[in-house]
Amino acid sequence: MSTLSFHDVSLRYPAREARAGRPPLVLERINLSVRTGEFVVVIGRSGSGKTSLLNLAAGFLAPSVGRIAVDGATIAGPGADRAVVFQDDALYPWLDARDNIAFPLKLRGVREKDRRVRAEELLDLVGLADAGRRRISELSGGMRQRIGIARALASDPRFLLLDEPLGALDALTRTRMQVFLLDVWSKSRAGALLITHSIDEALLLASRVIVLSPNPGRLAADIETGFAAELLAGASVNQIKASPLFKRMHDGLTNLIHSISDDTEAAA
Ligand SMILES: Nc1ncnc2c1ncn2[C@@H]1O[C@H](COP(=O)(O)OP(=O)(O)OP(=O)(O)O)[C@@H](O)[C@H]1O
Repeated sequence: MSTLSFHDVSLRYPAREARAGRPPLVLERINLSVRTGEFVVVIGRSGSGKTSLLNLAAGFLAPSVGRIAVDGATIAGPGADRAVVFQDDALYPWLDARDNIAFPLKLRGVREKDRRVRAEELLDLVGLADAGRRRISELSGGMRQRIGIARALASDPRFLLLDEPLGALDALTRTRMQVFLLDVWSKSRAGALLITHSIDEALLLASRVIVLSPNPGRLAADIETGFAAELLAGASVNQIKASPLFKRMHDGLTNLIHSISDDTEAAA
């Protein structure tokens, strides 16, 4: 088992201009860990620092205070142990679907034949076994996101970092992709850290839901949920959403997110 952990992490972005004064604190004293086999979803109001948190975990940003570690070793930047999937699929349009998936393996010097075999396996896993030779422009948004997720899995990362990966999809495709994502993740045995604006999505996918309060971003709640396990066991999204417990937790999270005021509002 591996653990990705935040230890007392605070973040201020550097001031753009020397005379602009001290920039605001974006995240304050975040202590959080994600274990392999766990699906952690971060939710919070716009501007509460969700994407900043994910970019710290990816190593795209460095904390101003504190440290981020994998199995106790402080991360110094991005690494193959943490793969990122963005809302915009960020695929390479000049490569076909299979070569997009194989690309991270090429960077790591994996032999052509082995890359092809692994890419075919992943195409199969994401239900696109016949689409390997198709150009990215010929694929639907949902298919492109499947390819993006397959590409992230290509190097067997210990952690999948997902920044609103389903945010650009229409409602029906999004629901289908939530079930798909959960299924693919459960087979990967990676740890997942997913950012979303959708309370439904958080409750359906998470083993734990983290709520961030805004200005500065702090951990306001860390809630264990079991709906994802029900989905994986074969329950339908509609059945789960119709359950009284789901509705209660949905209402509770909605109220919590609306009730936490930020320091700026409190001072106004
Ligand atoms: N590169 C940057 N430089 C300076 N400030 C930034 C930068 N990126 C984000 N911020 C600020 O940090 C705060 C948190 O932004 P972030 O994008 O992490 O929040 P978020 O919760 O993901 O928002 P949203 O839900 O709207 O995507 C905001 O006040 C934002 O203006």
